[in-house]
Amino acid sequence: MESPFTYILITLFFSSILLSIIFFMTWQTMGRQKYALMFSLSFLASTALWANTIFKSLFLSHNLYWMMGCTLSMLSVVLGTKGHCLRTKTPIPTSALLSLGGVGVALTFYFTYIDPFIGMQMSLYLFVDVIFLLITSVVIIRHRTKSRPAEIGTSVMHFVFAISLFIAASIALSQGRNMDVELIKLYSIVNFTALPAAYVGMSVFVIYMLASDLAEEMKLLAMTDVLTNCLNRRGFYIQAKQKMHELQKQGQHVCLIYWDIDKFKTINDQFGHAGGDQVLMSISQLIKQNIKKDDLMARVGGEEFVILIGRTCCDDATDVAERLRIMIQNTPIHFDEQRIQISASFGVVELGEKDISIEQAINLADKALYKAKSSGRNKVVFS
Ligand SMILES: Nc1nc2c(ncn2[C@@H]2O[C@H](COP(=O)(O)OP(=O)(O)OP(=O)(O)O)[C@@H](O)[C@H]2O)c(=O)[nH]1
Repeated sequence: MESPFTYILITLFFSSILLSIIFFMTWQTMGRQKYALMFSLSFLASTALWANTIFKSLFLSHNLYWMMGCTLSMLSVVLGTKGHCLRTKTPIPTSALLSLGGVGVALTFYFTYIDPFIGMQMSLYLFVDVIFLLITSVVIIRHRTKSRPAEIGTSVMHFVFAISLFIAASIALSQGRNMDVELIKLYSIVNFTALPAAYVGMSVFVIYMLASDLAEEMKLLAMTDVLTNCLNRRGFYIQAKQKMHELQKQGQHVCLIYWDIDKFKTINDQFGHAGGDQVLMSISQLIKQNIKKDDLMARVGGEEFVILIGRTCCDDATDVAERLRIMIQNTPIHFDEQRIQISASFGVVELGEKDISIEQAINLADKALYKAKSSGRNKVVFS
């Protein structure tokens, strides 16, 4: 009859191998994101770590088994931390992570072979693991100003795993230079109860976090216009309502600018559909670069765009439209070594005072735009 700890180790071995396969498949199907591959390799190293412990009786020397376990543990946390750094674009160099892992292995080697000290040998690499887990926990939570629930959960689970390891390491360290059977018993209890639960919980949360990344990416795609990379009509309606309330709370005058490229059909006829597409791409880029980062721009039709802005007075909104009109008129678009001269017409409406909805504002601004078109184009009309 094997000890119950062996069964826990076997469960951990199979869980890790499955997690490694899941992350490998995620890497293959989710655009070969490097971080998913790092997670897969990290769990592969964990699988080897559990296998090392299960088959420890096969080692000729206990010290060799211990060094192998310590190295695999360091490798697993280095790869996992690197994966989280890549996902969050945190600039921690790989060399720094490898050096920290190397310190864990070197210290364990020293207290195993050069100056045998059981407390240090068993605990130091675990303390290094704790540092890696705490770094990961911070990296995940600091990624965004407003973290998603999956990120909060994953960060907390890394923290919980770090605490469990810290307790296990502290018990191991308190043995001192020689082995203490009572403390080893206590260490094993923590090692085989709290630790596996925290390890599995942390892994499941990482999967949840990647699934939530995918869901957010899909949501963003559904709200984005592929050609110009602006919001599409659906995205605009979703975001504009929230933005309007935010701006009104700040006491700003909320205005909507509806604009449309003049005689776009002629541009298509003259330069082909590709030329027309180039105009749409270049002009939307140009406008985006010349409005505030906080202003919300969307492509709501073929060559029709809207911008929701908040300014201190509504004259400012008309000034913005006038400035953009002049800029469009003075900026020819380059296509196939040709210059395409364009102009645009603008309708502006203020939302605040009339207490109207976004839909109503779009209708009013559209009417103002129609007036600009019918009175000769290349104009700004305030509704
Ligand atoms: N290249 C290109 N053309 C598009 C796209 N979407 C719509 N269009 C074209 O845009 C043109 C819009 O023409 P109209 O609605 O007559 O407007 P206009 O020629 O700009 O005339 P005014 O608005 O009155 O100045 C149509 O010929 C559409 O085929 C697109 O994604 N790419």
